[in-house]
Amino acid sequence: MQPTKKKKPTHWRFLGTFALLLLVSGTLMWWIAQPHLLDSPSAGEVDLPLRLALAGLLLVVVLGATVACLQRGYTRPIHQLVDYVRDQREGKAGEPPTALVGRDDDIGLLSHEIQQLLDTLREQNERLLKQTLNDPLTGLGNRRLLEQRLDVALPLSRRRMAPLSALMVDVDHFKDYNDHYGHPAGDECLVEIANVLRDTFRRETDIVVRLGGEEFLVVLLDVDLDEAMRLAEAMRTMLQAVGIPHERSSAAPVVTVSIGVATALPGTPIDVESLIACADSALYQCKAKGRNCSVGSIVDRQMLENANLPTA
Ligand SMILES: Nc1nc2c(ncn2[C@@H]2O[C@H](COP(=O)(O)OP(=O)(O)OP(=O)(O)O)[C@@H](O)[C@H]2O)c(=O)[nH]1
Repeated sequence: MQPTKKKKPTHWRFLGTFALLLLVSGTLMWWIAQPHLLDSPSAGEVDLPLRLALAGLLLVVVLGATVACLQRGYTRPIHQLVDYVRDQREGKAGEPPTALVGRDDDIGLLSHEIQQLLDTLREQNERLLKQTLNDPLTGLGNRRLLEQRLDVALPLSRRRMAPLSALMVDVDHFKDYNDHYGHPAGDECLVEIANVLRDTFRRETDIVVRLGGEEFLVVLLDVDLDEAMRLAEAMRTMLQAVGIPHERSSAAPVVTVSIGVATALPGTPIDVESLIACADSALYQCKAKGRNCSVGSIVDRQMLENANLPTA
């Protein structure tokens, strides 16, 4: 945050202007009240109403000028500031009027402070939002992010009549890994797996999240079963190449994953729960086959019914 600049207090400027106006008007009124204004020596007494009228007129002019100054110098900028703050509250983009921020008085100071406050709030909001949508250990998205993104992606995919694939990735014998190498090493292992997932699924539309524990879910839009299986195998191979030792695994001497793949064909009515359940049931088959493999399945109405899930 930038250091706050020292500004000239506005009230001094206002008091200065007001004092000057008073001085000028006082001098003029005193001058009007002098008899020399009029031709005859007794005119001062005769034309008292004229002098009073002139003095009144002058007073009105001075008051009018004061009100105009106040309006121009204070009321209008404050309204501009209120409009700016309201726009920000309603989520409209925009900077405070430059004429306000550039002022070297209290109004400028207030505009600057409001701008700083809004910037700080924006940063804090972004940080909080990130925290609620991300898994703190791996930095991947969490289930809430998955739901948020699928809320948009599923209807879009259905409208475009495009396939959609989900990959449930589960670490093999992870309990044994934790027991043998310790929980902190287990955490590091999960971070490494998250990195491999990030490296494999790089498209902007790929959704990669940690569902919890040692389970990750990847959703690929516009990807059919063949392509999803190819990517699942690529991820599995890449992880084995990283070569994190796992002495207690019966699947391989290194950490491995099992991947259940479920692909919804264009037009299949599917929601988040069904997608997860179908990928999970394919994962179950991987585990039954001895782990460290991928199993793919097409999600159809029959499968949704078998999984006891709504078909529409
Ligand atoms: N280090 C670490 N371990 C975790 C975390 N979340 C869950 N776990 C552990 O992950 C393990 C999961 O064990 P299981 O569900 O039995 O699965 P598994 O041992 O991998 O067995 P299979 O999946 O059948 O191969 C448990 O020991 C959990 O304590 C985490 O954030 N960090």
